[in-house]
Amino acid sequence: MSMIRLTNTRTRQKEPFTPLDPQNVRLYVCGPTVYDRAHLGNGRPVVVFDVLFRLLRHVYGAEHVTYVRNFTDVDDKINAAAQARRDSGDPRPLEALIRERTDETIGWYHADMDALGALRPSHEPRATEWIGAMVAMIADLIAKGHAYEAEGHVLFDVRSYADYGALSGRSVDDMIAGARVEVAPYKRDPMDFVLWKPSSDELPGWDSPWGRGRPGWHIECSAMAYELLGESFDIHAGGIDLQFPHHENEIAQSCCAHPEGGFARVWMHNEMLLVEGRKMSKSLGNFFTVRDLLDQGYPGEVIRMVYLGTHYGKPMDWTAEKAEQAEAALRRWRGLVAGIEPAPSPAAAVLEALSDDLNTAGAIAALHALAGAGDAAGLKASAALLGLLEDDMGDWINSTSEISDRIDALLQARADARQARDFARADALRDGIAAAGVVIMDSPTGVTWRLGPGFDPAKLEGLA
Ligand SMILES: Nc1ncnc2c1ncn2[C@@H]1O[C@H](COP(=O)(O)OP(=O)(O)OP(=O)(O)O)[C@@H](O)[C@H]1O
Ligand SMILES: [Zn+2]
Repeated sequence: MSMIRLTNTRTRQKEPFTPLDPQNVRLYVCGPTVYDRAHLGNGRPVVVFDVLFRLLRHVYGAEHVTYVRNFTDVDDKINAAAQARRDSGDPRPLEALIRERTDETIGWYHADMDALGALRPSHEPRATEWIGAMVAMIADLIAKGHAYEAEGHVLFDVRSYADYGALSGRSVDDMIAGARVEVAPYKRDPMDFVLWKPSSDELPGWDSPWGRGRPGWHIECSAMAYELLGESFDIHAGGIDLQFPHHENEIAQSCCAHPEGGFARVWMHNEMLLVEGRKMSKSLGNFFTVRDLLDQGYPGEVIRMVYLGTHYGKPMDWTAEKAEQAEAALRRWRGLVAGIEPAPSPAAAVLEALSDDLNTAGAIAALHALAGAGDAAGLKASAALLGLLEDDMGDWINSTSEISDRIDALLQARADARQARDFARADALRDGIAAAGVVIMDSPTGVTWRLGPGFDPAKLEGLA
């Protein structure tokens, strides 16, 4: 059995991975705040840790891995989105608008991440369904002297936890200097963070010993991880942007509430997807959604392969060129494996690459080598570890070839019209094809074309 080695953010080292209980290997990944469509950056941890999930299932057995990824469905940004809806004239109560918004967003998230070939986690807890567990954990933290109530808020007392900052390797004082901390009169220390805050009558709220209110974001993950995975588990993962303060705060809460546990053994962080050198993010407004790309005609499998072409620990960007290369490789591979039964096990080179800190780029290189050697059965079995060449992900090959047949036929009709000196018809066809977003390239040797970024297959209908 190949030994998995993972880079642990906590120790900043690549370490052999030994599960606490090989019968139940446990993974927690911070999930989305559900107020809007996932952007391409948000898809990166989903695909990266989906490969980790697949690898763990392969090594320990599918029924011996538990993967939890939460939905944060109580949050100020969600409230703001619902409030904006109401301000624009929707007469329904805020509560109904919030529920509609979170349900709808979860539906989109599932559809988009399914399209990227990500397996559904074992559990996808919604924060609002675990409020009781959060209240219990907060009460326990107060009882143990790690949290205090002030003006309807409950705050975590960071000075009560000596290891605060260990994950990022920074002291509390360094963090205060570097962070934008919210100063509030009721805080004992500017770094103290909110576990519970009061809600106005209109906002979502739950009864608690500290009055009607709602949980802070960090306690959600600590409480759900404890309920579903226990006081200690194997791997906790998420984007590097969550390392501080979110993960630092999760550790403080969980380790103080359950000092006998120790919370997550291994911390893994994916680097960011960038746009012109800056993190793709909603707040910077420099994002496009996974759905935008799918709608432009990029198959989910192609997007997935672009993500996996870069190691998760390195920043990456999205380029049309990467997508073209991924599509070309997938087309070749799919041609090769069509009708072929997968080999009984994946190739050693692919398994080794993935076991070496999820070296997905190395694994893809190994897939190219298998394809080059004509080992179709080995290619199919090995690609499955990366979630590629799966049978239910291959429809795009046919649908795209239907589209290319259609474009070829239209271009032929244009050539015929020219031949017949019917230039009006020839020009109308050319304009119609171009208006659908197809880039036509006339050259002395003939006509070639490619799909432009705004390609809309529906606009090809009715041209003839
Ligand atoms: N540009 C990015 N590249 C890679 N991962 C990202 C990027 N932006 C967010 N993530 C990850 O997406 C997951 C969902 O995060 P979350 O819902 O908090 O995002 P968000 O707050 O909507 O995003 P943003 O950072 O754009 O405001 C987290 O694991 C986060 O680390
Ligand atoms: Zn979290």
